[in-house]
Amino acid sequence: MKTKHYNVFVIGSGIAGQTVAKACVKQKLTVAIADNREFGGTCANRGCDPKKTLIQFSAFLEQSHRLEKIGVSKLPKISWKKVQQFKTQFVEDIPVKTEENLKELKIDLYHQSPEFINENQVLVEGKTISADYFVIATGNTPRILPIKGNQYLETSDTILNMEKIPKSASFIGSGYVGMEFATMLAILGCKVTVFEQGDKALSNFDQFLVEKLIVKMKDLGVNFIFNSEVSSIEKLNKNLRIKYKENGKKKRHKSRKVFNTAGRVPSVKDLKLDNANIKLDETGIVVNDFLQSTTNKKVYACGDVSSLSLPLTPLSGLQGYIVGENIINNNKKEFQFPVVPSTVFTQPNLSSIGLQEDEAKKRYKNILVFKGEATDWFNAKKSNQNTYAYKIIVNKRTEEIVGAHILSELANENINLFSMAISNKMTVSEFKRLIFTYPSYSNDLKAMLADED
Ligand SMILES: Cc1cc2nc3c(=O)[nH]c(=O)nc-3n(C[C@H](O)[C@H](O)[C@H](O)COP(=O)(O)OP(=O)(O)OC[C@H]3O[C@@H](n4cnc5c(N)ncnc54)[C@H](O)[C@@H]3O)c2cc1C
Ligand SMILES: NC(=O)c1ccc[n+]([C@@H]2O[C@H](COP(=O)([O-])OP(=O)(O)OC[C@H]3O[C@@H](n4cnc5c(N)ncnc54)[C@H](O)[C@@H]3O)[C@@H](O)[C@H]2O)c1
Repeated sequence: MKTKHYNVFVIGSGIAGQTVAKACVKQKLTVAIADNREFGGTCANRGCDPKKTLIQFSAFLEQSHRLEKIGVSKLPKISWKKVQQFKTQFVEDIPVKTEENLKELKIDLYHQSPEFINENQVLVEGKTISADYFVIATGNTPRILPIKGNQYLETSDTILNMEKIPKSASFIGSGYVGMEFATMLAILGCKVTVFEQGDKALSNFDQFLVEKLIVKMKDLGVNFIFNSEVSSIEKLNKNLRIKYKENGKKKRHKSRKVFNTAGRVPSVKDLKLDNANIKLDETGIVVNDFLQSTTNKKVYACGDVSSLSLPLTPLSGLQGYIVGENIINNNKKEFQFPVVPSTVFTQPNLSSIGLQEDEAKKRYKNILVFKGEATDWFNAKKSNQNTYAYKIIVNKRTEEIVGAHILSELANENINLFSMAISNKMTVSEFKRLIFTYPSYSNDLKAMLADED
């Protein structure tokens, strides 16, 4: 059997894996990357980018609906076929361009899942490969729901490539993926039902804002069934039948499609981690602060698959950078969680950064909470928007802003100003001294800090 040696062997070609590989090859190390799907990872091929491309059309339609009442005389029609063609145009180039770029850098590519055969070697494409370091950057994959008929469940991959909008669809799970696509499909005319096992959606987000988002989504036609336990999916003629219990009561529901949006788990199934003594738990590959496996020092893990991850693209990129530095400089950089903003791309957007109110209460002796609705402010009124709210958390003693949560059309952009403010430990008065353009949603951020709740 053929054998080969690399300084660094990376598994996974998403942002985390590519960042490590590029940093190492720049330092003249020999590097290879293996991926068992199209090169380029989740975000670019089947996550953030194609999603945002599609969602801009439902967002435009929702905005047109609002403006219809105040001046738009004819609602635009969305040609879903064309929208898909437009998205495909640039998404389909990603794997080819990624491979070309990596090959130009002299990184060897493998197109299969490697499996560890011992602590120092993997088997891939019939070759035994040894390396000074292995980097696992395989991301997450949808959790398999252990229910009867789970073969009929589809994932976000299908939604992103759907040729037409189904008449009806159900989502199991009301996290990021479920809420974003439920909103998109409802606006595009699909009858949407969301099943959630818990009693709230987006449980990691501020519930004062989530409740307002739910009201808006209900207005857009989304039906929520909380405290529900889906037990089986059956295939009917055109529909799928969902059997579920709601608060213990047996019920049924029919829809054309059922999407599994019940969360994502570390993608490690094919790697045979046990053979290399790599510890895994439900949060991912267990790593120390250098993002190195706690049980096999030749192995690093970064991005969604690492136990220290928060599955978001910017954080995966940062972890890839840190692993690259640690391989090159022999563990000099510890990973510390930065303040990470995130957005749920519903209509409007729900964005969050820093501490939640309950976290801040635990951390500081006294806090100030600036919270309210901004539906009677100019920005909401001019666009006939009935959903606009915020909650900003401040450490009372120092006046520093420590958390910001916004539900607004431009929350995904505005939250980045709070990212700068929190990272730089800005106080309320320092933030309010900044001059922003008028009229703008950014300028509203200062008004949000006017009255304490
Ligand atoms: C629908 C959707 C929308 C999202 N939207 C956003 C968003 O708007 N903003 C945001 O910040 N984040 C978003 N995310 C999350 C974001 O995509 C991830 O956090 C990010 O892609 C993680 O990067 P990564 O490099 O760690 O892993 P990935 O990008 O997942 O890359 C892992 C790579 O490893 C490969 N792989 C897996 N198993 C194996 C194996 N056994 N052998 C070889 N290769 C393997 C995969 O094929 C993949 O190419 C979204 C995710 C989804 C699913
Ligand atoms: N805009 C973004 O930044 C973005 C978008 C998509 C995904 N992501 C990332 O991907 C990760 C995964 O997102 P996700 O939405 O798949 O998962 P999630 O963990 O955010 O949400 C899963 C939801 O499904 C529910 N659930 C689990 N099992 C269930 C069951 N059997 N029946 C009913 N409900 C069930 C959970 O209670 C939870 O509310 C996120 O944590 C996020 O970091 C980010």
